[in-house]
Amino acid sequence: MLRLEDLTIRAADRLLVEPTSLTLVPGQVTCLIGPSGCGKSSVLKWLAGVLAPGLTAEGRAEVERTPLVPPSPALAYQPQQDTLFPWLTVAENAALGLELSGLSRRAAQARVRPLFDRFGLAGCEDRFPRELSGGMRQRAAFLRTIVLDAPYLLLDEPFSALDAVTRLRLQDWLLARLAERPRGVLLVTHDLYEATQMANRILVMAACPGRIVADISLTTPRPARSEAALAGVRADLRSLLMEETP
Ligand SMILES: Nc1ncnc2c1ncn2[C@@H]1O[C@H](COP(=O)(O)OP(=O)(O)OP(=O)(O)O)[C@@H](O)[C@H]1O
Repeated sequence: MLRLEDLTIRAADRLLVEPTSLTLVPGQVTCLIGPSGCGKSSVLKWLAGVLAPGLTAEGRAEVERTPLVPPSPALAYQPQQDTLFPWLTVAENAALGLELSGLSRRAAQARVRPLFDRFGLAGCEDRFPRELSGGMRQRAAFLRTIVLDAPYLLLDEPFSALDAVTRLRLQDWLLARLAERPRGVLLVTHDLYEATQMANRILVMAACPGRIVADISLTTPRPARSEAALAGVRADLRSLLMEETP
């Protein structure tokens, strides 16, 4: 289990995020939703050890009861921007995290290349990021994150630039991978459909200062999550977000 306790984030004298706590459980998807600027990305960045310069934070985090010292191999982080290196090919970008974790270049390539088809990137292996669309770059960044062996995934709007069909396919693909190998996922999204389809738990943040105002568990098994079954939860989330968005 990953446990975050009392994370507070400030910019100079301004309180951005009030003491915030959450837990991630292997095999479960926790979605973080809330208005723009409430601090969702900053929470992930702090866990990943890349909080923006100019921000300060206090808090505690532990993974399997051991203090988390970011950057930690227990976490794979996909930032909101795709952050692919323009001078590397897509396959080199996708394999970068594996190489940094100690795999040889050849072994890392052997791990990522068979997945290109699944990610709708077949034929793009040796192209450069500038030759891809925004959605393709986002898929490459997702691939780079998901191939890591980290038991916890921090995903900041990983599907936001994708067309509807690709988004559904990758959501399904992620859930299938989690079923095979349980990992704890913290997923930031603005998409209520995505949150209610994917999540075991939805944390709703409010802004000014950022804080968690609702913690909703979804117990309906995913295959039974029909439009009708989820309509009530989505309506509640919509009203909460309307109330909490300045
Ligand atoms: N380097 C910085 N210096 C000062 N304030 C910052 C800095 N980076 C972010 N902020 C502020 O921190 C707050 C939280 O930003 P953050 O990006 O974490 O929000 P968010 O909820 O992820 O937003 P979005 O949904 O738009 O991505 C915002 O008010 C933002 O203006």
